[in-house]
Amino acid sequence: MSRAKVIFNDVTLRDGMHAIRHQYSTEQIAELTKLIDESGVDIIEATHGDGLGGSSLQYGFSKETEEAIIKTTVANAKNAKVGVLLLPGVGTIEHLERAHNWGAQVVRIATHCTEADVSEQHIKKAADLGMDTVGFLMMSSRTTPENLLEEAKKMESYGAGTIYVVDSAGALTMDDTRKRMSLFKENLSTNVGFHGHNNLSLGVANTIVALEEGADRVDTSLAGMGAGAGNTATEQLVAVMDRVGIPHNVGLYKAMDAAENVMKPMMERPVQIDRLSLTLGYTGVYSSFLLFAERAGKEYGVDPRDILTKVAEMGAVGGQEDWIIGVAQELAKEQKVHV
Ligand SMILES: C[C@H](O)CC(=O)C(=O)O
Ligand SMILES: [Mn+2]
Repeated sequence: MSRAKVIFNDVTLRDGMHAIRHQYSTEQIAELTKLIDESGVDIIEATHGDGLGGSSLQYGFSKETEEAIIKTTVANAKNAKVGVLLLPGVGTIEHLERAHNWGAQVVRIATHCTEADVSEQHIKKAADLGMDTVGFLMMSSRTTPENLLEEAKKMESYGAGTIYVVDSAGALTMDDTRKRMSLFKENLSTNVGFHGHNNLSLGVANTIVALEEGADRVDTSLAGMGAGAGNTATEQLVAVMDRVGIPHNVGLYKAMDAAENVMKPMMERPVQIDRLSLTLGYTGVYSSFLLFAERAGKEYGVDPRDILTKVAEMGAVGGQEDWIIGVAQELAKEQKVHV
């Protein structure tokens, strides 16, 4: 069966921000944008890892201003559209208007998977601005496929043109992904997309399952640069898509070379599956908690896997990074009592 070319939304300069503590310089952003653009991806997303307005004490300050990040990406993307992420409450309508004025053409309005109602105002505004408007349902592993669909329908009714299943914790199995994507495809009249994290080593496999179910868009990054064990790696997904015959616009060698020659040497901490990022997927914790838990573990002398397991039991969602310190302190106290 013939199908339209799949749209690649690159997140190296947005999700990848988490992995580098939001410290890309404008020179790095320019270099990466050129390479990503030349590789043929359709959309390049660039902001703080937590989206517009994310640079803060809570989430970590960016090296560069939002304006510099977006304008540098726009100036260096010759073919790809530039996108931004916005979490209502972290980013405001004013942030969105500014990003649009700086040249952003795509916006993904992101909410926790059970809280789509907070996206209404922002989706409507983005659509009014004429932006490519996308609903982004984070932590999709934390609710049932049926409930996720109900939330997606809300985003559809507000005017989103594409809606994503977002596996923020890298915790979805292939069957979990298939159920969510097939329900979306059967019941929404929007385009649908998938954003994966590789914590359980299922980034490529889940994205392929999403494509088998008819995903119109997929998220990837060079060498998987992203939170936790990273996102689905562009070059790996392209290789598999070529093998199974799913059409797209991305050049395999270009993506491979950019990943190997430029992206990997820029990494501060290798983006990989290790015992800590694996624990994220295993317990279902937000991938961007990785570096926070690692730091707190060192500071309080506790196993960061225990911190992640505890915050998972507490049901922490994005924005509750500050719980990590409290949990580390509690675990440290308990350890003292038991020696
Ligand atoms: C704000 C998050 O990093 C968005 C995202 O990429 C995810 O939930 O995954
Ligand atoms: Mn992500």
